[in-house]
Amino acid sequence: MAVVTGNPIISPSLLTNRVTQFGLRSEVSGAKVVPGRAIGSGGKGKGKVRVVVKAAVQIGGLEQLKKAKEGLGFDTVSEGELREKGFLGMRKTKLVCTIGPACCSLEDLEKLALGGMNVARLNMCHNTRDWHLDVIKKIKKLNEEKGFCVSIMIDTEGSQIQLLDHGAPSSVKVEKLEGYPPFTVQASYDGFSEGIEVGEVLVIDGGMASFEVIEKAGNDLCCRCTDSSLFLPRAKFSFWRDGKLVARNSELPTLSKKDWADIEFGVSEGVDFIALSFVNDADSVRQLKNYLYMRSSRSTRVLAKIESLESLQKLEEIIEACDGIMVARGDLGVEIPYEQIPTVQEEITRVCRELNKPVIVASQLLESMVEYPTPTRAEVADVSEAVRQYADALMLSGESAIGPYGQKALSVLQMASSRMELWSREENRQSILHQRPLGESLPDRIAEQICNCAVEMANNLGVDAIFVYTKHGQMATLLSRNRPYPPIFAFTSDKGTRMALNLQWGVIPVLVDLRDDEMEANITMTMELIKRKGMLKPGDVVMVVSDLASTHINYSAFQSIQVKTVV
Ligand SMILES: Nc1ncnc2c1ncn2[C@@H]1O[C@H](COP(=O)(O)OP(=O)(O)O)[C@@H](O)[C@H]1O
Ligand SMILES: C=C(OP(=O)(O)O)C(=O)O
Ligand SMILES: [K+]
Ligand SMILES: [Mg+2]
Repeated sequence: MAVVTGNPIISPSLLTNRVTQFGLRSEVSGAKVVPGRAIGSGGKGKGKVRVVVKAAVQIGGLEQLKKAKEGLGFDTVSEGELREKGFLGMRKTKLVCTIGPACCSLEDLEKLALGGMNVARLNMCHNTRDWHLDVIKKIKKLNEEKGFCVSIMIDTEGSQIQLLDHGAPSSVKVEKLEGYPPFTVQASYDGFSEGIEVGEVLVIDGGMASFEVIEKAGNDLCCRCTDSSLFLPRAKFSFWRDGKLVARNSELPTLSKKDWADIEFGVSEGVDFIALSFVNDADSVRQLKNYLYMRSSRSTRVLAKIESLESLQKLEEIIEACDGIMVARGDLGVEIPYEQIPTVQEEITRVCRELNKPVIVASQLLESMVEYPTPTRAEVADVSEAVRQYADALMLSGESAIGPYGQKALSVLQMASSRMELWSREENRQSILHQRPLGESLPDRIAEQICNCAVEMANNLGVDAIFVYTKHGQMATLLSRNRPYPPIFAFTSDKGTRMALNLQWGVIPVLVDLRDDEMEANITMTMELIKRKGMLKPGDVVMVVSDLASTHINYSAFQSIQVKTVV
């Protein structure tokens, strides 16, 4: 029986002007009160809001422990990391790997999972659906049979993709030479030159090579190379006039017919995330979310990829409409001058944190490792900068998909993230995290305040871990938003919530049978289970935050903070 004690903590910010009563409650049925306190607040209950200071309790509920499946849904990688590095040594930044020919075997996928891959990305621009299905099945097999917790993301091709294919198997050198026979390349759709005039500039892959349009015949353009360099297979391109980007063909829908077919495929295979390419406004995000809501029982999360000028102009509305953001620096660097990427990335990351949405920094993080076994210093600095900005996740593209050093690249992300996270903690950079109030309803504002206060308490008290008990993950994201020093163990009985929290900074999602009306018993049961696994030891201090209902306090929902010392 875990006898727990707590410390008296009252946070005035919890006292809202609608508090009708304030009192010390000691009776929690089925439990004996021991000195100690917790902060709680009434939820939606009887229309009243009460801030209740409730003593931490010696809790019954052990019968639930016997019933609880011994297999607490702790993934093997997090468990190993905790045993090896301790609570504070656990990595916070999540890692996404694009799966391609170089890593699609079962053993390669297992190595990436062991190396810390949290999310596997399937880019529907490439390969066949059968190929992607095979990868999905392998990842599910690894999760089920080996205890991993790798979420699956499909990334749509998008209808505005502008690809030039010269047909050669690898990159082609282009020169500013006169008098050579023209060299023809195919564009990925007929209307690629709509609105383009002679004299405009065609830029390949954000500046890899540039051409001047010297003649237009129907849809075809004849261009002269003005800046020689490399022309990659399936290169992306953009047009510029007087130094300004010529807007893309916005008549095309964000979601093409192929995209809808890929989405249908993803939903039927139960993927956890759908990353929407070339989002230009919130409408396409809402359209997809509505479709998913009607179509799928599981809550597949929609990520919006910021990779066009229009999306930057509508950034906040897009962030508010989606479940997360990917800073897709590859195409973004084609759409805006690439020297603007660092500040744009920082701003997107900042707004995402403020609006409590996870953000992935993607593309070219370790591009040289597509060919070389070690990164450049500049690339390590780029990774560290994204971590310093408190991005939730980092993503490998060609580095894992086609490069021979995918596992090495993943370990570089892992090491650079852990180092920068430690530095940020030592520099107390957490203090820079300005929190714009988000919640509108009182219960939401209480949940937000509780999480803000809980993180401040956790950091000030130096607790070892934060345990949060959550149904849909909201409290876990609100805690993560504050970027706490200790890890956040998010206990949930909802599989979709668990897989979605894999993208949330500092959150270790744990699947466990929770009972809606037995908050205290849930706490006992999980702490006992983790203690039995040897991952909690006497003297460890755990902060417990919950938004589960509790009938003891005859509220439909009870949000509380408790600080418990394991004995
Ligand atoms: N599923 C796949 N099958 C084959 N090749 C892939 C796959 N995913 C990615 N690749 C390769 O890896 C490269 C980098 O991946 P990514 O950045 O996701 O694609 P893109 O280049 O279209 O932006 C792609 O250009 C492609 O050559
Ligand atoms: C991640 C990106 O999208 P994709 O790889 O699908 O082009 C990007 O453009 O950076
Ligand atoms: K894509
Ligand atoms: Mg892109």
